Amino acid sequence: MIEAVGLTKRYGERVAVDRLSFTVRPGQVTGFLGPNGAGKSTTMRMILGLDAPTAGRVTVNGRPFVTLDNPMREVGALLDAKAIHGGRSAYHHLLCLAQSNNLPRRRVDEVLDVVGLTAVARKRSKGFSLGMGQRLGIATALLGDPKVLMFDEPVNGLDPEGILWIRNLMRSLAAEGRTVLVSSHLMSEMEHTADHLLVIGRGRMIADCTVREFIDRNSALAVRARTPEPERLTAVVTAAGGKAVHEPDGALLITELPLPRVGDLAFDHGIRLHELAPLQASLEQAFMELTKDSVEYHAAIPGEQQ
Ligand SMILES: Nc1ncnc2c1ncn2[C@@H]1O[C@H](COP(=O)(O)OP(=O)(O)OP(=O)(O)O)[C@@H](O)[C@H]1O
Repeated sequence: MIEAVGLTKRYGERVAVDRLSFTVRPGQVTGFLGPNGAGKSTTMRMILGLDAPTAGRVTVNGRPFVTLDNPMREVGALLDAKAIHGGRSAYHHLLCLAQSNNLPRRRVDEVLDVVGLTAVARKRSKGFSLGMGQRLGIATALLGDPKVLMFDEPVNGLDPEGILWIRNLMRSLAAEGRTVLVSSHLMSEMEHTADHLLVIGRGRMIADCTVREFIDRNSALAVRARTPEPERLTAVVTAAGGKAVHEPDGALLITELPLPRVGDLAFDHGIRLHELAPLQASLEQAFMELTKDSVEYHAAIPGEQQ
């Protein structure tokens, strides 16, 4: 369990993390989401005692990280996968860490197996691909068999197979009852990985809810209808206070009326329907909508007037 209360970090005038209070619970994957510069890495660094909060506090299993007796047995973290001595083999990197942290030697072979690096364990990590480096970083996080795990943007730069592997690993770690906090700015990724979401923008908490609640709250529900009489249905829907837009594939996208009402209107006016379906925005769309005011750098959209 990770608990933050009023957690704040200022760099001079800049407030990187602004009074964040949250609880990351065991047995589920918690997605930590926010646009670039939102304060995710700073928050994770404070959880790990690498940065001191300006105000507020954060605890891991009820204690500040720096007071934990055996940190590697309690918390595993992947912050920067490249922070590994390139001349060393994966095996030696893990062995040194195991020895200096009083962990059993057998854990080295166990974690190499979990991340699928056993075959290349004796090779120098300098020749590792990004995906292999990421796997080694995860093996390091798992070495102490900790109950709390944190991963900062673990899928960055990985191919689809690597992304799927990480997603399954996160889920299985949570299923074992561990606390799993994973940061990302890829909403679409979290949709399939996380149970719970903490969304931040400009250092502030914007949403603390389940993935389902997040989509329900932040995406306007629309109705997709297909009819041989689109003009009549448009007129009827508009008269009832709804809005209908023609989709490129010939369907109508209706907003501001619930689906049963659209069905009843069509029935009352004898308009045949070939399709009537709810349409909900993806997590990506919901996230963009929610954080549009807190994005640090807006890129100009090509072709748009400045
Ligand atoms: N050491 C520092 N000194 C000054 N400002 C900093 C420092 N570290 C972070 N910041 C600022 O704090 C804010 C939050 O940065 P942080 O790296 O935590 O965001 P993030 O959500 O992890 O973003 P990204 O997805 O780009 O990694 C940013 O505006 C950043 O410029």
